[in-house]
Amino acid sequence: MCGIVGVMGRSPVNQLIYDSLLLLQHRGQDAAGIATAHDQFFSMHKAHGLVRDVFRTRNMRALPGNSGVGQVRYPTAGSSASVDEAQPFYVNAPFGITFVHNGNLTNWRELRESLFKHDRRHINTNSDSEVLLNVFAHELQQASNGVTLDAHAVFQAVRAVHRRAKGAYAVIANISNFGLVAFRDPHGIRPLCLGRHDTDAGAEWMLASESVALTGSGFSLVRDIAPGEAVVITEDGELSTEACAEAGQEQTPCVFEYVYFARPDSVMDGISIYDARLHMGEYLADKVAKSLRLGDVDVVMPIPDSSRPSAMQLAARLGLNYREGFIKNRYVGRTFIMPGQAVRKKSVRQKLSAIDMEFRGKNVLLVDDSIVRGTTSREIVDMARAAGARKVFFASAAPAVRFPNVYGIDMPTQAELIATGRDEAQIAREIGADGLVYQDLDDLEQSLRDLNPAMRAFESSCFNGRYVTGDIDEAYLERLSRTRGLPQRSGAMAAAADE
Ligand SMILES: O=P(O)(O)OC[C@H]1O[C@H](OP(=O)(O)OP(=O)(O)O)[C@H](O)[C@@H]1O
Ligand SMILES: NC(=O)CC[C@H](N)C(=O)O
Ligand SMILES: [Mg+2]
Repeated sequence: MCGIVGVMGRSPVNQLIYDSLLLLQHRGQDAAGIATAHDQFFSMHKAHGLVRDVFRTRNMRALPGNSGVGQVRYPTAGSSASVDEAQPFYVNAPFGITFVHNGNLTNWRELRESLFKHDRRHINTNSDSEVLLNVFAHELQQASNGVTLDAHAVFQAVRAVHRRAKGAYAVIANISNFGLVAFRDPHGIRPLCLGRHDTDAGAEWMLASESVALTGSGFSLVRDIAPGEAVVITEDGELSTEACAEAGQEQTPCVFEYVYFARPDSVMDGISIYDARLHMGEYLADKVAKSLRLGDVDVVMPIPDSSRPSAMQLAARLGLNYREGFIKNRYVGRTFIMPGQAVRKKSVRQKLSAIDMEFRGKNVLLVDDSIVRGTTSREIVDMARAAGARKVFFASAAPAVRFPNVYGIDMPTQAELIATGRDEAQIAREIGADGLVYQDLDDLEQSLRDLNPAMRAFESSCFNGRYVTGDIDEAYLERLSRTRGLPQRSGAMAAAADE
């Protein structure tokens, strides 16, 4: 679930891209990179680590130019160890392209083979993003005959990418001496939005995974890029767009963006993430009222950070006390997107600590946005008891995660999910809770439809096992589990946690 950004500005954009990557840091903590364009050249810097660690003053000075792209990475293909898989990626032909991608291709192995056999293109990493860049580059070469490049040729190339690539992709590319290109997969699984800032010299444009990157950088949100749509912004600021996907593909944005990934101050596909989480809390409150004896609950507590709005609203709806009993260490990142179980487990303890007086002698209802591997909930219930809680109930604003994700969330095996092979009572025992309540999937999706009725369906495969791209079967999942299910331990976060 990486974060991507692209800017076509009227003055140097290096600081602007850095600032927007900071606003997208919650989407990827493993690596960061920026590539800018100036005259005939691209300049690029990428490395492992958080944005603030990757870019020093000397790196920023070496990124001149009025347009560029940037990315923060959360690896879902290849490994977090390889800095060559950090983004942006670059190809020299045709024209020279730098490229950032959020999502995951499900047919990248087949594409890689066909790129080599038929298109004579060598892929030098295990990154699906490098494969996608080369498919785009090849199709652009075909569409432009390698000579004339215009928006029409770009749209033709994106149409061909949609035909060849399967899976989830939101992409921003910068083509040398031409401009920015952005597109979103035909189902719109991964998010992408467009912003504008007017200057005396003319309009500046920014594309980003989340609206907070735009609004936090002084741009106003114009709109979301539609599923299958492509956008071209030339170097003189002229914008053209075209719907490039074949008709009949249903829009299904990833439901997990609303549950966990996106920042609450973003608006995604017409739905405020904050409002969505409040609303999830209301539906969850109704389920809690049916499942637990409310008289048994003294206090409701969020598990910082992501569950706060849901917990707050749940407490208000049920007329229960809301208290913040866990304090978060602001210098520890998000644990779920760290690479490797050992580092995730250790980080929960480093990240959260309990205020004893809020727990002593009380029955507490802990609310989290989701339970995936159970890393957080196992530790947290334990900490609540150690702090003196009498009974510990647990409610999750998302249903049980029971299936692997193949579209850009790194949960490739069922074996790692706490819900695998367990019913709710068994999961409650496993995390040590006296009672456990999960949101129903219908209610979760309805809570989003209530806020934007145009959003009829969602990509909810990790909850229901339905994969919208139609190419995922048992054999695929079995291979994924074999190839990506191995423990991964590397990258800056792992190193930091070992210190
Ligand atoms: O069951 P698990 O495998 O532990 O995954 C779920 C937990 O991970 C996430 O928190 P995270 O610490 O990543 O981020 P947050 O601070 O945004 O809540 C999420 O909010 C849950 O708390
Ligand atoms: N989560 C993502 O968007 C990851 C992008 C790409 N699949 C990678 O692994 O680098
Ligand atoms: Mg959390």
